[in-house]
Amino acid sequence: MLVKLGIIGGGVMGEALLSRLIARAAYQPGDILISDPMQQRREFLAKQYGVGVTGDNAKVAAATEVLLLAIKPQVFESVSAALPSPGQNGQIPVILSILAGVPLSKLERAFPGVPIVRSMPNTPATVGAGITAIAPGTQVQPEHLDRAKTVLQAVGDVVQVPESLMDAVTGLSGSGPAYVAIFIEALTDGGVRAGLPRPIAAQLALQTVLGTATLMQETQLHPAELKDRVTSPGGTTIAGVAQLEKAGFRSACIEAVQAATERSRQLGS
Ligand SMILES: NC(=O)C1=CN([C@@H]2O[C@H](COP(=O)(O)OP(=O)(O)OC[C@H]3O[C@@H](n4cnc5c(N)ncnc54)[C@H](OP(=O)(O)O)[C@@H]3O)[C@@H](O)[C@H]2O)C=CC1
Ligand SMILES: O=C(O)[C@@H]1CCC=N1
Repeated sequence: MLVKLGIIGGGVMGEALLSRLIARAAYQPGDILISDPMQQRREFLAKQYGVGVTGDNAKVAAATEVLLLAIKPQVFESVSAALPSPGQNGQIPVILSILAGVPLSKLERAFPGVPIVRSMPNTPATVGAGITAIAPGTQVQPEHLDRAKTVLQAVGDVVQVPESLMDAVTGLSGSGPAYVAIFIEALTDGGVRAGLPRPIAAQLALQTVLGTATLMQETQLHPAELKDRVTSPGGTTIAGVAQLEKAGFRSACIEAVQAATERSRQLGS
């Protein structure tokens, strides 16, 4: 089997990217080989997406176009040490790492001479609404970057940043979907506390977040300007905003991004 796209690690993100790439026909299922240690997981991925599956990472490393690393940072050293040189018949893939924290220097030590793009996508990639930051390594030529971008643009927007900012990206947009999910859950609980039936509260909370994000994206309104437009003098919103400020909502968000950024740094060291 000639593998164009190889994916090592068939977990949450491996599947998120895989599913969208197939839905967008960026790759045919027959061009993709994905490895995972769990047989049950492999069987699921093969049945669901029609891709090739294996328990042998070395077979995946033979990919000719893109080798996506979607394993946990904690197993990177053992996985990479056991891999052969990527590619086959002189065709070397670009390695696309989505590992939190793992720096290009470490990736390049593990795969000498191979073009490597460090990236940080997020779970909305599953529905094509992701945002990914990328930082190219020293061996990356424009055609390698194009190949990596082709994969990532199939799942959402792509921005390029200096590698020194990748941990901050991880703390914000990589981890961010969890913060937003907690916010939506908390808004729903607030609605329930105020007497709304849970399904209605959940619908109101979700659409409020989605609608506000869409409004801000389409109008390019500054967040403060939008907040001011909602906040009538002596009205309901300022009563709620005052409570958020008292509870340290902004500070909690800032500290969350900072803590996740620091954890990303730790994972790579
Ligand atoms: N989840 C997210 O929102 C995001 C995650 N990331 C990054 O993506 C990577 C994967 O994260 P995520 O998908 O959440 O994690 P998961 O644990 O869901 O996926 C990792 C997968 O790799 C498998 N695996 C473990 N050991 C090996 C091995 N030796 N060879 C091949 N596969 C192996 C795991 O199997 P098993 O479970 O059986 O151990 C699991 O299926 C991480 O590096 C993370 O930093 C980046 C952006 C967002
Ligand atoms: O929690 C994590 O470590 C991964 C990286 C970004 C999102 N999830």
